[in-house]
Amino acid sequence: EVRNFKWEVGYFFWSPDCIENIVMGINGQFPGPTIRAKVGDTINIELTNKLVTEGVVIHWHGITQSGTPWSDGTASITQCVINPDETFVYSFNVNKAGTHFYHGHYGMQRSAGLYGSLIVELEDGKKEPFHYDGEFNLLLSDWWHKSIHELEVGLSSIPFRWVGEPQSLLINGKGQYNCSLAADYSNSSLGTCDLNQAEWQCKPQVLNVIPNKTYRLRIASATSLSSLNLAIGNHKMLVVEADGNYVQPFAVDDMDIYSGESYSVLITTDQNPSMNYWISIGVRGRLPKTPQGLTILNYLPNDASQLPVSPPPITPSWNDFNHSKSFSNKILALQGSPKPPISAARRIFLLNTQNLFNGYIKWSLNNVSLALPSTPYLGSIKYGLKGAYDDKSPPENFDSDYDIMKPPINPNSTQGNGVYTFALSSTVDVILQNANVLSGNVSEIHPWHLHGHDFWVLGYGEGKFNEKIDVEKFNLKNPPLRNTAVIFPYGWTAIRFVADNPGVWAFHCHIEPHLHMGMGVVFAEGVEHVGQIPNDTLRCGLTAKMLTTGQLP
Ligand SMILES: O=C1O[C@H]([C@@H](O)CO)C(O)=C1O
Repeated sequence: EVRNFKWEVGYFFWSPDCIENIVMGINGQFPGPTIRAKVGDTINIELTNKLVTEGVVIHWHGITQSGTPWSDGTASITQCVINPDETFVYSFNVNKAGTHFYHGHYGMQRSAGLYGSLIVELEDGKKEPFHYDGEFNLLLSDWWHKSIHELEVGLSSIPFRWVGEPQSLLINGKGQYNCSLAADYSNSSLGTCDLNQAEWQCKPQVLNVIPNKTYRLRIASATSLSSLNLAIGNHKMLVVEADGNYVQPFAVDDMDIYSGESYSVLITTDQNPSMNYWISIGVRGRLPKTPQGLTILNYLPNDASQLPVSPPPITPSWNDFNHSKSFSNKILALQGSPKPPISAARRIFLLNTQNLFNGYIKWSLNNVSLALPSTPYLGSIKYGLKGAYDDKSPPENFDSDYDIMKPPINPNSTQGNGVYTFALSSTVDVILQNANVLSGNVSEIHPWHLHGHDFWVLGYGEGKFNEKIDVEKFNLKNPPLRNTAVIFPYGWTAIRFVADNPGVWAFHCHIEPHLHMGMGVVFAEGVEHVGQIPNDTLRCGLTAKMLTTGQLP
């Protein structure tokens, strides 16, 4: 089936957390419309940019864009931005079922609210390996009251001004800043939100359920910064899907969700049916200054405005990393899932450090902070345009003496826009190595997201990766397939993927301010096999020149 959409991206007034602000949304909706499709469908989105003074692109997170790498929606990597009043058609196939989302991938436009859900269902007649009676979709995000322009200028200033913690957490675009659903249980001075009030934009979306049924919750995190923990009062969750891949089902009381990840969980409504229950999200991994995001699991026929009789679930302490690791280590592929090749042709190491470049705070990989070029790589590589980017390959390793437990001895880094090029269909390992930040004794969480592929997560470890010992411990039996994997403080994460998707693909920290500060790399494979790139993606930089002179190499 072909599904056609006509979208306009624009700014408009909206109150995501009951405080009026401007949001970036689609067709006047925030979050943007949910796309529901079936495996095998073609999606065409005719996107018109109604932002008066900004370009825009949209990335389809979790979709591999096999055969359509120019539709990946990454500014400077796969396409020129869509200018104000221009229209671009994203056209791609969805070839795998799963819970996905889409979001802006230019500057900090995701933080401005440019995101929505993208759900791919199985083909008609095919069955999931689990049963459920109904489903809900929870798209999680975090929200700042400052404009993205102010946030961005802060990151690019001397002295540096960090974005700080968000004002609110949003569930399906709704949060409450000036009232609390759980006011009765907190010592803040906020009043209780009135769920009986007429339509308001920040009114929590209540989940109406029937007792003694099983529901699938599709959960995805589009947060700009926050790692989240989700829990449902009195209910266990059975995790069955991660990033569009089936996992060995396991039950938990609460789950961590990092930016860029998605999950499906099953819940059974087998609790006291005269009550309603909390659904809560809270901040993990950074000292939280943001109240929990809340909504209600409403057992019908109870009134939706009947609040639970006990306090919301307590989010595990922000720095209880053992709790987070224990959750991550439970995620294993469902039996029968594709297994990784038993060895890799190439293994690259990426040391994640916070550095200085000309006095500006940046994030670097092997001491190189990503500065995107003005000509998108897909066109410049395919057409061999010299001078469009550094054609020297970036470093694949870092100094073996580097002390990851301490601030960098030499904090200065370089900027670059080089590309790691992989032989088509070769197997690649990436070892993401975490380290201490610029000053103080801190190491942060970074969820790394790969475009164009799923990868196997072969393992997580503490301290510095030791090739002799740690490779032996890789899980080659049932590693989960994902498109996003977290690195824990002072630890490493090993991933493996097959570079079988001709194109140019971003691999980056999904924390938006971190990517903006250079925390990403670019992978290319088989670009010579990429089909005819639509001219509309090439109308900037050196490829624009190429189009106007008509000198197609
Ligand atoms: O990139 C970051 O910068 C700040 C801090 O390290 C410097 O102010 C922070 O918490 C980040 O995640």
